[in-house]
Amino acid sequence: MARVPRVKICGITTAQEATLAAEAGADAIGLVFHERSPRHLDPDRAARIIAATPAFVTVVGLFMNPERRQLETLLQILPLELLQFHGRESGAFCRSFGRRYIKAVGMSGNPDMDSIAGEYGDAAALLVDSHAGDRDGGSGETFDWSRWPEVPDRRLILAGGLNPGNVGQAIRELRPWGVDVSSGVESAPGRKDPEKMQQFIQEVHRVRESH
Ligand SMILES: O=C(O)c1ccccc1NCC(=O)[C@H](O)[C@H](O)COP(=O)(O)O
Repeated sequence: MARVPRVKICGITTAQEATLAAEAGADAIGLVFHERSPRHLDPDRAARIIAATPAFVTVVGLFMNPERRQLETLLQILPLELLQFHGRESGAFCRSFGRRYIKAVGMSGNPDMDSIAGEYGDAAALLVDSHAGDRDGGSGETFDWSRWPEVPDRRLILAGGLNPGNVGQAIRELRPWGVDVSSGVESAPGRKDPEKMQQFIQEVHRVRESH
């Protein structure tokens, strides 16, 4: 029987969205701390969302080239279980916070996956994202899936432009370890749509049933 990919719903902005994502079956939710994102959260709001998130749903904090001291301060007040880095952070920087981390890899350029796999050898996963245009995440655009990298022994999460209409095909073609979605389950930037979240997760599970 085919394994069901893990699902992360990213860019959660309210406690209600976190609850709905968990009820729909999300394995993880993402909280964005990049100030230029429409999904950006301040620490108080993030704390309310984390408090509403049930056990067995992982809370992931997203960062873009964060200042070390700011991130250290945030980690003293927020119980973020996984960190996700979307910028030019080195492997040494990512691992220096003593938390598990995910490193995002943008497919808008021509990433050298061998050297990335080496530099971020202890990452919990690599998130392969489109980074379309000048967006370092949350672009809502897919990349050319024929460029999906082969990285032996590494867990790869597919992101970028996924939605309930294309996630099934993506899983069948690429067999990612996990899928990550933000814009594709929104009614407007920064507003998650409960029905779209449900449909997305149902589609992920449908792939297993069809095998
Ligand atoms: O979501 C954002 O606004 C964002 C901004 C800057 C860096 C990362 C950001 N999001 C990261 C994510 O994990 C998204 O879920 C991922 O890029 C996919 O987004 P989408 O194409 O909208 O599904």
